[in-house]
Amino acid sequence: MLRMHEYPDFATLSDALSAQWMAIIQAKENSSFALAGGTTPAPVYRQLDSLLSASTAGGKIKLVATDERWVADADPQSNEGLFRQCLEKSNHVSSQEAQRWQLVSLKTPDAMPADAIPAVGKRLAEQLPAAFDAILLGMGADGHVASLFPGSPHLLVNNPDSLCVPATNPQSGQTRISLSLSRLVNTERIWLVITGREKRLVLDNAGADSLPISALLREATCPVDVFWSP
Ligand SMILES: O=C1O[C@H](COP(=O)(O)O)[C@@H](O)[C@H](O)[C@H]1O
Repeated sequence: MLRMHEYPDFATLSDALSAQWMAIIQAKENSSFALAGGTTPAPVYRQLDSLLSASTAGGKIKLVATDERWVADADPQSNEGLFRQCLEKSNHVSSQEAQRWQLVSLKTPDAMPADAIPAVGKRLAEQLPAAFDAILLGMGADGHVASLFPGSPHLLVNNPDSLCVPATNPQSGQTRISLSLSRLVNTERIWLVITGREKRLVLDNAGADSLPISALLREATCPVDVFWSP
């Protein structure tokens, strides 16, 4: 089921979503979330960072990227680097015990993401609960979600044995690692955060399409809350 939430601007959207997110964190001793990278969600992360910094309520939070570009951590393209920057205030404490969130990394020193799949799959299985409390997803204008791109139909099969997959951005050729479709949909909530008319149209037509977003909507077993602003 798709539930549409429309906001006049992205700041209002960020306030609403981060408040909802914070309420889940405060209500639970342990919570886990998968987070999109890219250009859209940074203000939501910064707003959550402020809420987390201002409150000690809530327990341990585990975060993982929905997908990561196979670049160095310091590279501006790195999704994990983005989370570290945006959520820096809330984790800026001296003791590891006191840190509000732990990032389960999708990275290894391997040259190619394909070589990292066994180690990262093991890490995901050991360090994360079976179901996320929520995944915050973005979507490209080509209908890709995480790094599941159009043109790779084998990645759009819901295979519970696969937790992560190697991927390539068909436009730039950049190599990536992505949570698999089955790992993404094993969640209690899906928050799809998109902006602009172009992406809205892609979403409106997703039901009749064979895009990655179409596969995600088909396989989702929880409501999908769409957070949209122009
Ligand atoms: O490549 C990616 O693209 C999607 C959408 O990104 P955006 O820049 O159009 O918001 C993103 O959700 C994904 O995590 C990212 O790696």
